[in-house]
Amino acid sequence: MATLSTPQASPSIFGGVMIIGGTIIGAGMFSLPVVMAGSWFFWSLAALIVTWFCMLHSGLMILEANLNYRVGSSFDTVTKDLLGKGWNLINGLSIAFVLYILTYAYISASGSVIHHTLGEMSVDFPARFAGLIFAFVVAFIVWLSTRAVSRMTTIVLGAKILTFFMTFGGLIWHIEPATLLDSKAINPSYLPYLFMTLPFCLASFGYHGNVPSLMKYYGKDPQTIKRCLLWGTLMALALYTIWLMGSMGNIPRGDFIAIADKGGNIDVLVGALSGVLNSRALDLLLIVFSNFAVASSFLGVTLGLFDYLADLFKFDDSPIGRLKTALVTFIPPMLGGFIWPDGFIYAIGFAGLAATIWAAIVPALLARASRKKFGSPAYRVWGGNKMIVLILVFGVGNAVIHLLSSFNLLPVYH
Ligand SMILES: N[C@@H](Cc1ccccc1)C(=O)O
Repeated sequence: MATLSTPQASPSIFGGVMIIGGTIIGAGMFSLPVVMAGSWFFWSLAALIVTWFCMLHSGLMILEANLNYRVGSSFDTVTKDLLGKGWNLINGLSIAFVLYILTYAYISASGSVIHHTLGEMSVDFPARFAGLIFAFVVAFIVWLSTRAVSRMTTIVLGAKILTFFMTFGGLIWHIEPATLLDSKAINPSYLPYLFMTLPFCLASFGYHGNVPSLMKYYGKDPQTIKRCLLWGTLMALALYTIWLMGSMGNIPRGDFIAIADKGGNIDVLVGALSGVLNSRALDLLLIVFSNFAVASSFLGVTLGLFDYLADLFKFDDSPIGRLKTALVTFIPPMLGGFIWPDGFIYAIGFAGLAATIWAAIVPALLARASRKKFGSPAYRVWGGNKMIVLILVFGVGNAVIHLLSSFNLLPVYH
């Protein structure tokens, strides 16, 4: 009834949920089963749930701070005002780094996925050019408008979810409980391998560049945006859980060692899964699914980068202004993708480390500063100081873990 009497103030939450869900569920998930082989299913699930909780709340903290500023202001404006120039520089560098390197990663991933797909149809198309053409299409959509991105993301994400369930619906029936529970192992140890999975979980739950984009889309409507974040992140958590069951319930724990040794790339994992599937149709579905998975985060991430750069360089929203922003957004990663088409996994790893700064640490500091300065009148994340401390510990912990594992100081399953 309420919907009948309220004037249609802002677009429905559906588009926003799709922007968030589409950004989160992306290429990052292809790294999860590989890096989680050591800690295996239950511990990994626990890591995913903890990460989901922290990343949802850090996103809400960005919203809390952002609401005190004009619609269209992004991290640059908010961080500079609340935390000062030094933090703003660190934050800006880490955002630009993550979004650029992800855009590069997606160009390289889409290039290889398209190359692989066309290869299945006996067409030999160089991955470099496939990535380049794909990037042009995405650039055009992002240039058009946020609404265009949301529409496209809805279609792509719809296709992704459909092919996901068709593929993993098939996989789920194949799940061997003995494989999923690793019940043949004698005295297995899982816990030591838990920590190194956390930065990958963090990267896979990243979407935070899109919170200011949502405020641009909905206006200052904290309740609607909050629901978009909640449902978008929950959708990701559900899909990741099924994805872990589908992959770990079919590929035995020991087999992941060989997959990791081959670089753990999308193609290798998809290849290993098609090996157990033994079905041409499921094999194709898996390939189609990986195309859509890459495409939807590509759209979401570049929208975040686009809005961030527009705010940073003060480019306006006219077609020419948007063209300038599009050039700054796409030219550097396109060049990277053209020169080094194969850096996908490497790039995702670095994205995880840098993302903890602006997706966890800085949001917690922003919320604290915003409460001090404005009292956060429009909206305040629950949990008070305890929640802020929790997110800080989570963020700093992730950075420490990533550094330790880069120096080979954490146990690796092999
Ligand atoms: N979550 C995205 C990666 C990402 C990280 C940080 C911000 C935005 C997106 C993926 O899985 O591909």
